[in-house]
Amino acid sequence: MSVVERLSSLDPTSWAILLLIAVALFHVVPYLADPHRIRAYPGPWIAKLSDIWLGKVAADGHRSERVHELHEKYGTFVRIAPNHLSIADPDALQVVYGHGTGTLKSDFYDAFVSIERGLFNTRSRPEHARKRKIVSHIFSQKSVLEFEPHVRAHLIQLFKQWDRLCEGGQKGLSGDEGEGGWRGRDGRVWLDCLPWYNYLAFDIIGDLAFGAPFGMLVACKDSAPVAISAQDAMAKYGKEADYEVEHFPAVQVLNDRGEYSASMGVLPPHWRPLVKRIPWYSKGNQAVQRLAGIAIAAVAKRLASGVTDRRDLLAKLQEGRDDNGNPMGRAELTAEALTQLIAGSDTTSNSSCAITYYLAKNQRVQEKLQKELDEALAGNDDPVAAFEEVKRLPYLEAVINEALRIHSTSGIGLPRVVPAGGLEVCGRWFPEGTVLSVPTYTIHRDKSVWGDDPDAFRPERWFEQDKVAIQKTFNPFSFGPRSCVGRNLANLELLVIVASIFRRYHFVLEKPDAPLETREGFLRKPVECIVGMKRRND
Ligand code: HEM
Repeated sequence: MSVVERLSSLDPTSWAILLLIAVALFHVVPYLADPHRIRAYPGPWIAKLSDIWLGKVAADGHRSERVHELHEKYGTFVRIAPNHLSIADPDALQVVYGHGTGTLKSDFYDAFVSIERGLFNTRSRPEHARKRKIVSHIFSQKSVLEFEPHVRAHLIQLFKQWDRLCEGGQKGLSGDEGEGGWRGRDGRVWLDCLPWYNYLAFDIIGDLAFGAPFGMLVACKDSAPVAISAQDAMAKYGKEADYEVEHFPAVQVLNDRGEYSASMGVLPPHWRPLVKRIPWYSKGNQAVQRLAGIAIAAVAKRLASGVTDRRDLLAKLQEGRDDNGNPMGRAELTAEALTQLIAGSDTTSNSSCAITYYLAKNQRVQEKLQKELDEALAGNDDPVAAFEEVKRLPYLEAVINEALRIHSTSGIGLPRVVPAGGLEVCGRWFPEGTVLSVPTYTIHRDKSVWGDDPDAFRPERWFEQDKVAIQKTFNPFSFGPRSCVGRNLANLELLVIVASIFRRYHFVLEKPDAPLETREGFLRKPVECIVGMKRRND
């Protein structure tokens, strides 16, 4: 009798016994054997036995908040999965993420791979060093200044649209769904600012990474061309093929993909092929394919147009050479352009949205910021502030940092694997293979660093608290060799966008007492942010 025949002839009691044996083998035995010596650490009991706890929390969209609650209950060290310890101590950042400690990204990042591994999801140290060498000079301060005209052009486009809506709002008119369903009341236009920040960020990064904006601001619509069934051809041959192109909502695709990959990545690799079949996950898997299709279509279009004199990210990627003088191949070029689209779009838009929410909620702060902007930009009629004019405005910087702290766009503890030889973190030793992370959302609320009111939006704390402690703890872009390579561009964008928008418009919240509702995949994203907006000179 074959094994299958034997199994199918078993009665329910035998099945229950088999199930118990399987649970014991896969969960209880490793727990008791404790290969990573983390049994003594507290955490939810199911998280100690199985990855299901973190899988469920990640899929529910509030991972940072749930892990933060655990740290409030149990203290600095919390076991959030059988082989994953969360350490809420700023001192752990340098060891877990810093240069020279030998930690590597965990298999969490495998769930983010499409086309081929890019700078963000490459786990091999030499492969990462090779890519980072090519990409890092593209984002040097000198280089990103060349991108400023693109940021400026799309902000002007946004102002054209918002000025029109403000005018309509003043007259009490309303707009259709395509424009986010705006309506005029009390001399203001009321709208959800989140989609507009998404259009702005996608057009800027589309322009920079692919050579042309997606046209979302002009069309007031979330839509991008996607190459269909092209990914296999890219993966196998790395060369151009004839792709069928369809249009999909890129922002939605990116949201679905972030939630899918961040939930899939916390599950053991051998579960993933099965879990992919569950309907919610299969929708996310489709998003991964579509996102790759956006990059394939955009890079193919750009390369087909021949030689260009544009000084954008794609041109610089094409010029890049590794240590052997080799340029990137077509598939790698596409994967890196996709990496920049993903990493450089909704990070900026969700952060801009959170900044707008906190300024609209805190009128005193908004007015103080506007005073600083009016003085610094007095006599300048240009609607868009130059980076040079706003790069050293102390209150503007404090406002942006305070919003990045409290909202924590990148809030989850980014998982790293302890290297051979083990690692000592905050006085505790961990053997090779243990997964460690430092939850940014939680250390951004550490009272010993930020003061007794960490949940309040108060930019003044940046002038009051200990500068060294702040510098050690503030972690929006992570630390070390895998920290954000696009940080200079993100800074430039946020400074220019926030300064220009708040100099031009005044914002109030529709529901001033309501918290900012969020949903977290890899990033903590606002769900919506309804504001009443008007031109300041009206
Ligand atoms: C407010 C905006 C931004 C925030 C908060 C942010 C945050 C981060 C964080 C926390 C990481 C580390 C991720 C990890 O270790 O898993 C990261 C990596 C990265 N970021 Fe950003 N980022 C922002 C904007 C940008 C922009 C504008 C770009 C480029 C266009 C960019 C490109 C990248 C890339 C390529 C990586 C991977 C770097 C590597 O592994 O070597 N980011 N970012």
